[in-house]
Amino acid sequence: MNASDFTSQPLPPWRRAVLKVGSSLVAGESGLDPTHAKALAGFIDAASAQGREVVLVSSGAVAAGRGRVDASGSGLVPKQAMAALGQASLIGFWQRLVGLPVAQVLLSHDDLRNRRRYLNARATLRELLRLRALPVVNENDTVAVDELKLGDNDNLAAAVASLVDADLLLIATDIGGLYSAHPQREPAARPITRVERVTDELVAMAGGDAGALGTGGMRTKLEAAAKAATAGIATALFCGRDPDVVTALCEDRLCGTLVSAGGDRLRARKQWLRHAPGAGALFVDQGAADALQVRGASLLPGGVVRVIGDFRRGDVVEIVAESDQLALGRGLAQYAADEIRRIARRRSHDIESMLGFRYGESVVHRDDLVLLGPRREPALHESRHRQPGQENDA
Ligand SMILES: Nc1ncnc2c1ncn2[C@@H]1O[C@H](COP(=O)(O)OP(=O)(O)O)[C@@H](O)[C@H]1O
Ligand SMILES: N[C@@H](CCC(=O)OP(=O)(O)O)C(=O)O
Repeated sequence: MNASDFTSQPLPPWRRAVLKVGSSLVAGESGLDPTHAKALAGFIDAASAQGREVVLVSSGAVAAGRGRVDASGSGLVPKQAMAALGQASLIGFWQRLVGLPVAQVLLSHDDLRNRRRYLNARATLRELLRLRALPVVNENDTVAVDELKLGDNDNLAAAVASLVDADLLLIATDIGGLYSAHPQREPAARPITRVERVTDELVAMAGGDAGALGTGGMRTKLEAAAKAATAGIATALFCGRDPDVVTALCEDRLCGTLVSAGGDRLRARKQWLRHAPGAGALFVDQGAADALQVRGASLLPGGVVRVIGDFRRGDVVEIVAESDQLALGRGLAQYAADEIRRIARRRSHDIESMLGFRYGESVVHRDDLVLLGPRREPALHESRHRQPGQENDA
């Protein structure tokens, strides 16, 4: 059972990818081991030289910690302690292998469920990529008990892929790809090179039990691929132990399993924005309406004339043209309602002096904005959001 079971196929075009590397590729029985990670680091450097961006999600902190102390316990708390002992070594390990400056990012699923933290994590990761650094993400195992129990850096990687708007999720593991049955137990297991849709039957077919160091097995990888597909992101599963497979990736060829994206990435995101419940409304002047509709610009505070509702940073808000009271779009608020009331009609330049901090120059960034097009709708804000005392003219 190896990568040669899988015929080579083209990788979908990508500019930004999340690469997830399992414990079995960075560690052996006695701690961290660069044997397999070297080729993966080479891939990251090659991608960066091609002008592409990679976010690395690396497991291995627990295995690295085990190599540092005489570890005996197998419960959750000892595992958390191992992760804490090993995490710094894991980061140092990657820093020695790649040419880019490495940045440690510890996340939990809870962080990504919380809208404020979601936006904060996204802004930090985007800034790291802009600085041409390599973010190395791992679960914050000290607090993320559920994930350690389920062993779920695969699902975390899918969440990160959607967080950073990646084009592709790459999952490197210790086996050639997905097989029709547990490959170590069923000699007749067949390689599956292409999955159009992750069905329940397929997930049931994939074993949940993992190798000696990994957790989650193929099941969590398929769950992750299904999540990525929902966000319009394709997933490639491949053997990170085979240097030829890793080298082929640099030439945009995959020997492994490709799970198709469910649909267009932008459309999936915009679809979500279009239907997510709105928590308030921003009324904008004609200049801002034109900037959004004609130039595809972000909404700056200067164009906001009225704020309705009591929303928080990261909530979905309607954007309504003051001139005809029709909603022209929906988007994620970069600032809370009260903050926008204070900076409305001001220049972006003044945000920091008005609020004492600044997340960015826009109140709704164009990446987080969906325009409703020519068939605009009556704004929902009046009936849904207005409560006595809540409407503030900016
Ligand atoms: N249908 C399947 N196809 C491929 N691998 C499977 C399948 N079912 C179970 N597995 C197991 O999943 C393992 C990979 O998962 P895991 O050990 O968690 O890796 P990682 O540490 O890379 O996350 C394989 O080595 C294999 O033993
Ligand atoms: N956060 C843990 C990894 C948990 C995990 O998902 O492991 P793996 O199945 O090897 O990707 C660690 O760093 O050891």
